[in-house]
Amino acid sequence: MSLLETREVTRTYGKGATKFEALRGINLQIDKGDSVAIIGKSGSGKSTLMHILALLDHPTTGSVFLNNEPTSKIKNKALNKLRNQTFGFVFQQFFLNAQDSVLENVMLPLKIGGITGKERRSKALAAIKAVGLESKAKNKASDLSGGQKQRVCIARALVNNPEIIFADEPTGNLDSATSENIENILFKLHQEKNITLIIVTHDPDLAKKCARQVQIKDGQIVGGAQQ
Ligand SMILES: Nc1ncnc2c1ncn2[C@@H]1O[C@H](COP(=O)(O)OP(=O)(O)OP(=O)(O)O)[C@@H](O)[C@H]1O
Repeated sequence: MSLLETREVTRTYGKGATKFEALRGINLQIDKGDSVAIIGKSGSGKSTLMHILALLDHPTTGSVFLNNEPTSKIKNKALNKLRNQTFGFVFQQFFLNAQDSVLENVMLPLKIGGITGKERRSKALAAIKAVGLESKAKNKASDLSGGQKQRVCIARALVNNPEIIFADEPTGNLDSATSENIENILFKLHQEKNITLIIVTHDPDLAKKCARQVQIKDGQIVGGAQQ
């Protein structure tokens, strides 16, 4: 069954002389439990597509469906709640609160979701354990290595038991051994928890680990739209 679907999605940036069509008629269906790599050259529209799929941005024209329901009419507050409960995000730049502890960083989505006290702590600790960082739970995020920071991001993405993890160049800043470790964690979660993975990457080895490779060229899908 379709989990996430775009129909004839376009995204145009700017106006007049600076107008730019970053996406031009994207039709894509992603099913529950899929692992999808979004690949293509720099500037082809990968991040734009991912932001639209993650409901962080709206298409200029066309529609996005989540569980076969159109997402265009969802109000901002409900959209924030839906993102918080359904999606996890892992970005190349980490976006951790450097001065806060690992535990505090991982608890944040739960705090936003209104989960309090012992439940918040125990869920966060379970996610930290899932990425093998339990010995660092009390450390400041700034005191970790790059690979450890990315593991904190994965724990944070995981803590709400999301249906989908969106990862934008999750291993972009990491050396190859550390990348391998991060990839293994992501794909283990995908397999064990049936979490759908949508990964934007330049890395052909990472893309190959996904069941599907959706290739974008100049804002259009040129391969992998069908399963
Ligand atoms: N806010 C914006 N305003 C104007 N143009 C934009 C904006 N964001 C992206 N673009 C343009 O849209 C195109 C697609 O950008 P996007 O970030 O989706 O590409 P990408 O494939 O993810 O690239 P990269 O691999 O370099 O991250 C690019 O030509 C970019 O310059």
